[in-house]
Amino acid sequence: MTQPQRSIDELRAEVDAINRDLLTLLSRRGEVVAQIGRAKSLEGRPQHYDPAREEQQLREMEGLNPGPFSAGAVKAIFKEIFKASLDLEETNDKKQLLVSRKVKPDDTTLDIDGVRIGAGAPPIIVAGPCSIESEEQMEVTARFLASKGVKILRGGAYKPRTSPYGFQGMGVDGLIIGGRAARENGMLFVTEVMDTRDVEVVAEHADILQVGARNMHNFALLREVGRSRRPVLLKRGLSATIEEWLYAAEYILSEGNPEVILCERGIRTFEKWTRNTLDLSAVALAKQETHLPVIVDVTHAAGRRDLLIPLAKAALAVGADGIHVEVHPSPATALSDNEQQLDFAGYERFIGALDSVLKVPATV
Ligand SMILES: O=C(O)C(=O)C[C@]1(C(=O)O)C=C[C@@H](O)C=C1
Repeated sequence: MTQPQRSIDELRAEVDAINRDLLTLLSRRGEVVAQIGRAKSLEGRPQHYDPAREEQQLREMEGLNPGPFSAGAVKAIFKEIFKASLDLEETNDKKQLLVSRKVKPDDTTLDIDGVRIGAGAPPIIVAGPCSIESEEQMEVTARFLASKGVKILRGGAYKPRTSPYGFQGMGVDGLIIGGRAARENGMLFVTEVMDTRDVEVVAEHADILQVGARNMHNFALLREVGRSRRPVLLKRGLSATIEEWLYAAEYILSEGNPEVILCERGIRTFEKWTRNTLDLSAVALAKQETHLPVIVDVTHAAGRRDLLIPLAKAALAVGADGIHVEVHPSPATALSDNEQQLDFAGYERFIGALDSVLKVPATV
């Protein structure tokens, strides 16, 4: 018996009705998947993607497939559903990130003892030597930089060196020297902390704690600085994605410390003519996605002095809230990074070239 031929309009009406049923089922599936996503986040699972679970569902659907769609077509349809479901889980997760503008639409502008960092404030300069080497070195540098209007003095007391035989920093003595040099010149002092056991002593001497690129994935350290009362300058890891960098900041905020400054410092690429590759899109994206101040370390991004001015200009043009640059009284005899630090005359040229752009508060 042949079925009476139905008109295209009739058939389309039936397809429309099926579409509505499919959509209802898909939405229900989405609701359930969102709950799975929330449960995974609560359990602290590192990722939502679960290939084994997807595979198991695909196998079941293949076995149950009554046709007329081929096994390949059914598989492709379900893979799309898994992809959309995964997106849903991950977007829901991101929505709740404390660093996100979705949670806090307004910019965070820090006020550290009257020094403002972030949107609405003129770009900040963080400058000083790579390593703290002596009292005299820090005093001379602080005096010079303060005379040029620099408000934040940097200097490393604990150095993350590639070789264990390289100069490892002066430790607590360095902290005392750096803190004193900054205070006596009316500046703030920022220095790196590498070990959870040192957070307390570094916080005693420094106004801002730096978590360096090599420690961006040190979650215990992130949590510890998150529990401290000091603002944190968080450098992006050498090979960290923007997402990993923002999650690192989230660790700090989630421990109750809202005062985080993000610092892009260049990432590792195949390029050999620069030490790292400055990722300007990361600066623009971090400004867009988060409410936190973002600064750029041009010294490590370039690894060479001749690029500092154009890179700093570019960073400010994409909306950076400040520039981090290494300055040493005598770079040639510095105990670390002597290829890339500026001497005082070099700093004067650097800051002179940025003069006009530095006066304008970031608006991007
Ligand atoms: O079951 C899960 O773990 C889910 O997250 C749900 C789901 C799915 O849509 O079925 C989504 C993404 C995962 O890769 C695996 C499965």
